[in-house]
Amino acid sequence: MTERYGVDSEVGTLRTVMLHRPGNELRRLTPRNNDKLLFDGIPWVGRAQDEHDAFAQVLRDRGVEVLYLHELLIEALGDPTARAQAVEGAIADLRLGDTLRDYLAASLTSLDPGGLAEALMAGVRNDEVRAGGLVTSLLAHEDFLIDPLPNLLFTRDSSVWIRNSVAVTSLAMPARVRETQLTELIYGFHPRFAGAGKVYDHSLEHVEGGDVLALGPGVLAVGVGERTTPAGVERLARRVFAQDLAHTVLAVPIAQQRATMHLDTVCTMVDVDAVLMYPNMAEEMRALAVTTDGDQLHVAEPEPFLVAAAKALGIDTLRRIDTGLDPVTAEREQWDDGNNTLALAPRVCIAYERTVETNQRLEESGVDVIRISGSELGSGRGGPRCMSCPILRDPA
Ligand SMILES: NC(=O)NCCC[C@H](N)C(=O)O
Repeated sequence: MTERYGVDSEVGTLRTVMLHRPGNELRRLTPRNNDKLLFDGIPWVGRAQDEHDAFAQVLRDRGVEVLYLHELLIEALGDPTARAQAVEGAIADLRLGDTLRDYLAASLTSLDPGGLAEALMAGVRNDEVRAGGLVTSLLAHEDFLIDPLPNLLFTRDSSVWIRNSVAVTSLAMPARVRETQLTELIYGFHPRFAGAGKVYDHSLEHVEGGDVLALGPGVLAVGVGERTTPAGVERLARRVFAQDLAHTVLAVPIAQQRATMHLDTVCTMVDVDAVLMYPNMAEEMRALAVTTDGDQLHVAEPEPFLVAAAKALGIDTLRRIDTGLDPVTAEREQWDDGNNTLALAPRVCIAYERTVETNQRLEESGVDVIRISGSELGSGRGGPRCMSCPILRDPA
């Protein structure tokens, strides 16, 4: 049977990817809630959709199968058990109280899969229901009963494939926690994924997909910072070792701040033996190699990231593509996701057009850069890698 999922590297030819075309959940962003919802501005939604469609087209033009999260979700919700699980997850919030919860349970249950998916993604506002009762009277009109999920756009974070097992992640920020209820439904109920292994779930210690890099077969690098916690990387290591999905997990501490929220904001692979790294951090990046004897975890002393990674990969050198940018340009382009490239194959990647200098240096190093525009998409602080969840890549 032809494989339908499986990823063992960052750069093997990309065959299938899951994206999320931004929808009504972005229309919920206002100047009062955008910080809490982790957007740096209020995107022009129509233009963001155009930019996203162009991104998807670039992928299709390269022969990549593009799956959309919302379509997979609707198909998964064809299963009555999935619908019941979806409703239960959406109404668990303690803000609701019993009357409102019962009302929402009944109204969500009456929706068809498309309507239910829309409510789960775009959320439900207090003034959109006629629930009656104390809680609804006391809440403001514009309060959300079910929060919108504008960060669904960043499909990288809410699930990650490690070989032929999928890790539904455990998201750290309150605004994103419910996203994994949706990825859990997709991987639990969509027939396409029926035989897939499961290696992680949302109830475990925090791990976000943007922190997980498959450096090569059997070697993961996991950023530990604002999102993935030390306990998260330990748990993930135990899980991948138990399923024999990796032999080494490199724990990579990164600064706990928004600019470097995930490892993939500062470091992405562009070839089997080359990484693009944010120059202002490249020198000091360290890694602790975690291995196992089948029973205990072994944690090595911290080493420079590139040294630890090359050792784990069994190669002489992992090349750092040196963008040679001055620190201010580097900082500006890192903020605009210049280091967040998506590899389509070795030495071919997608990047935002606005990170002009980083792209130029990548090309000078022999990497083909396919530029996409992201003036609106970028307001959520994520680039091409963040906006894509590879489901099938050719073996590296
Ligand atoms: N892997 C990534 O870096 N994803 C970008 C996530 C952006 C989103 N607004 C967030 O703050 O979580």
